[in-house]
Amino acid sequence: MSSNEAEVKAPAAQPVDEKSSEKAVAVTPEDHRKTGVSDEVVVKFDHVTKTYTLYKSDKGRLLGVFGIQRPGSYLGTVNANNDLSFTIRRGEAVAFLGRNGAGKSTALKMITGVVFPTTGNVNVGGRVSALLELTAGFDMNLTGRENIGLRGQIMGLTNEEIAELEPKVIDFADLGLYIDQPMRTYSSGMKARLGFGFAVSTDPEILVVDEALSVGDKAFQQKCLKRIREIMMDENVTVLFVSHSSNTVKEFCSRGIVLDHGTQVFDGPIEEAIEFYEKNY
Ligand SMILES: Nc1ncnc2c1ncn2[C@@H]1O[C@H](COP(=O)(O)OP(=O)(O)OP(=O)(O)O)[C@@H](O)[C@H]1O
Repeated sequence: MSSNEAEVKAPAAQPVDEKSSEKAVAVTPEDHRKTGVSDEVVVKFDHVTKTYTLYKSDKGRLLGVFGIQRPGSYLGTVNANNDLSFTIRRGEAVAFLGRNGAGKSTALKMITGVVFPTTGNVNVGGRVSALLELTAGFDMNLTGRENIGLRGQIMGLTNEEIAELEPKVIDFADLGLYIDQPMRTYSSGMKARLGFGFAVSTDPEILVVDEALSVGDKAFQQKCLKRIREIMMDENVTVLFVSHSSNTVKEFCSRGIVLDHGTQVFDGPIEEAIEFYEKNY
């Protein structure tokens, strides 16, 4: 099914199905789903295809960047996203579903601007905060505190805005004295805590979450989920979510887009999307 403008409105909250709702989750799905959706389109994919070229070796890949194809080094191409067209409105919470390699992360990376379409257009209106590659963009030789300033500058924040942001990130990341140590001395969990703290403290307009919930230890995961729920309560925030857990997806999202080998095969209310996915994959 292709994207249908009439179908993207968030459906009314559904009664909880006793069998399918997990007992382990302390809250019902309805608690965090968004119902208020504006008409303003914040993400638009217009016939977007992302093609990757596969090479036998890094050397072949490097030469390929310069348009030189060495005999035998070119293996073929893969369409990570294939002719995707959909719109997402301000305030929607949309889950991307699909098997490993279906193209979910590629679509989200195009929204965050780290990957560009091979053909087609991606338009994004709003400040994007991504819980994708949490540690990307940090300079390991700088301290955590210095990295907050650096990222703030890259985002185009003023000195006052950075000064306001810094204590929020530090408080969330909870790194103690390590906040003033070079990041190369951090454990991977500590780096991720700083990345997560930064992403959720910048008042995102579009929050992109890709399985990042597995960051850190259990207590920190709970803290992350709590913060994501708080952000989601703001009806102006749009949330794009990738998770392999139907229950998490149901808790947070009202709409689901199912991808299969880069192609969009379903777009509609989350229960129907999950049912379609579970029946067909
Ligand atoms: N940089 C790259 N170079 C080559 N192929 C890539 C690259 N990035 C992704 N791909 C390929 O594109 C396809 C889609 O990958 P993507 O990571 O978007 O899938 P996914 O649905 O997020 O998968 P998962 O659930 O495993 O995270 C896969 O076949 C993957 O191997």
